[in-house]
Amino acid sequence: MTAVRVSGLCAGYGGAQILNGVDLEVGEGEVVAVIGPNGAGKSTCVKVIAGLLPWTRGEIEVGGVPVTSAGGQDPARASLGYVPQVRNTFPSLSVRENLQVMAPRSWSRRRIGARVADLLEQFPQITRLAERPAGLLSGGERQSLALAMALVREPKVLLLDEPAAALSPKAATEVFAMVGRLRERGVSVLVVEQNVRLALAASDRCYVLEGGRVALEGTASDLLDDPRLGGLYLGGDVATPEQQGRARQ
Ligand SMILES: Nc1ncnc2c1ncn2[C@@H]1O[C@H](COP(=O)(O)OP(=O)(O)OP(=O)(O)O)[C@@H](O)[C@H]1O
Repeated sequence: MTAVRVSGLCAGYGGAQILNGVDLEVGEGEVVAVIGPNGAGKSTCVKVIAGLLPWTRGEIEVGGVPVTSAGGQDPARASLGYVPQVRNTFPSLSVRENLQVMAPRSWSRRRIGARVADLLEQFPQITRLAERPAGLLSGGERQSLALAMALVREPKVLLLDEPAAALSPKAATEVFAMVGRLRERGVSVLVVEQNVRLALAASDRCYVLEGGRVALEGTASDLLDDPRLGGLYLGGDVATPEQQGRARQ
């Protein structure tokens, strides 16, 4: 079963078409990264899947169910969680309140309390910060909270838009370690990431988007062997530490 399948997706803003026929898939329990140059359309693609933007052509399926309308209310999107790149927490609410507001209205106070307690325990960076306003958290703590918020409703698929943007290398590595733990719990993840090395190290497969189209796709080792990847990144060093080690052997 495919968690998310997108085919021939075209979308944009007003008259400007940004996505020019994107095809991508996330398998169940897979972590898939979308990388590519600035302005390639990575965030736009995730926003369309999440229901924040309409699309003009192509198909989107979530868990094998076709999405038929823009907007988060489409029933096919019920199993999706989305973490936007910015403004992903409520700064004046405490960590606990940020988690509580993500629960469906139909849940009892008891059920909400139990779910929030469970998530606070699962995310060590915020475990002891439950009563702190989100606006006072560090970047890494705030991203942990944003991830936990997206998990309140127990989505099967998580869409993450640059969760490590503006974080220190250590905090970015911790965020991706959390993404790895989500995979262990069976959550499928589609993550947009600017840092190619981090994306390749943390994902099962990667898509390289360029000019609103998939230019390359494959596993980390497929892509590292592909000379076109270097071309897209102006010769930047994209090898993961593990692969650099292997190359030296
Ligand atoms: N709300 C908007 N209105 C008009 N154009 C937009 C809007 N948001 C993004 N764009 C344009 O769409 C194009 C793709 O943007 P998008 O944010 O999807 O790229 P990206 O690949 O995520 O880039 P980056 O890595 O820099 O975040 C860019 O040219 C951008 O300027």
